[in-house]
Amino acid sequence: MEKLREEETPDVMEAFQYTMFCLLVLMCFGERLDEPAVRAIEQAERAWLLYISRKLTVFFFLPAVTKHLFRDRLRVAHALRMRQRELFVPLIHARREYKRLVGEGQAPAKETTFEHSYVDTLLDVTLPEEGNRPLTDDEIVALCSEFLNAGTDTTSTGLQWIMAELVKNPAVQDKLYDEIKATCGAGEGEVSEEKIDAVTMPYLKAVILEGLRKHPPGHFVLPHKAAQDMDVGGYLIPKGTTVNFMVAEMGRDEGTWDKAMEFAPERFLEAGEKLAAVDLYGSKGIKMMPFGVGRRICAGLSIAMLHLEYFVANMVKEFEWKEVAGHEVDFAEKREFTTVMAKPLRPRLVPRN
Ligand code: HEM
Repeated sequence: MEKLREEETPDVMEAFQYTMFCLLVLMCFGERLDEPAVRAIEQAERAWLLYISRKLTVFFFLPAVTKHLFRDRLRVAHALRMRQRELFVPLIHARREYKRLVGEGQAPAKETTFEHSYVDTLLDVTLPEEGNRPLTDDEIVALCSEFLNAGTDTTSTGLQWIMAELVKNPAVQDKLYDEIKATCGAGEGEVSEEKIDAVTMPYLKAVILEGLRKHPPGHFVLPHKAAQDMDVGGYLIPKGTTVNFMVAEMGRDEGTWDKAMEFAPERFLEAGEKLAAVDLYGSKGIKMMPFGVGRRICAGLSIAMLHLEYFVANMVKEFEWKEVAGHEVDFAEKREFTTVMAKPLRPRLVPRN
């Protein structure tokens, strides 16, 4: 929040990405690291993600041949993985030691160390089909990397689109602020995660759902493969075929959604105030699927929804988000790891207190 206050028209996406990354590093390793340490991990992750998404797809084709033709690419990928290893393994070892001390009842109380972490759960995993062996450090490094990458750009992209819609639709923003004020008060102090869990803010949830419907951060899910021959609507999908889903098209389908390109959170409310039953898991029917559905659904769905609610509630409570001449909101899209705003959001933030 302090960073956002400093500039006249801040580049909010940069702030969202860094904040989300800090939060995920803390959740992952259970340690609140200083800025240089977080930045080093961020750089290593970005370099890895960019390289594998741009240079390693070639190995999907004839791997027996391409692994020789493009062996330099494998060498670079290996070096990038080694850099992650160098940064993550000391944190994983520190966590192993912390867990040992907790087990013996002598863990030191440190303000920067958190009680639970993702690494803790990985250290507890055993593989029954491989003689109950634990995960190796390399496997834990790969899973931590997946955790950090899967949660950062997705959530910060979602946040940017939602805040852009609130800038463009001041009446929606006012209504949301009224709900936050009525349930959490307008005074100083944050809307805590506990508060979000405890109070009912249907309009806040409706705003988040509407943002994810109209602007899903991923326009496709990860590639899936048919495990057996399937008949879908009269079409045969042969076993082994790679399948994907048009996530953005589904959320914008005029046949399913009335005035689909309008930002209208009310569509998720019943009788104008209660949240309508929304099935994000797709167990009763699929009208939108920003997190995928079924067996490979996003592993972070609940935490992502909580983070979005927490950040939107606090940012609207703290500031009025306004459009600025010369930095008009532009909903043009650009494909990166997620689908981001081609022209990043640069609003004026007017403190409410
Ligand atoms: C608004 C935020 C997010 C969106 C829109 C989102 C969306 C998705 C989507 C579409 C998939 C692919 C599902 C499929 O292939 O069927 C996915 C997978 C995944 N997500 Fe998320 N995600 C978000 C946040 C997070 C967060 C915060 C985490 C972790 C803390 C996370 C962890 C994962 C993981 C580990 C997978 C891979 C699951 C697997 O392959 O089995 N995601 N996510």
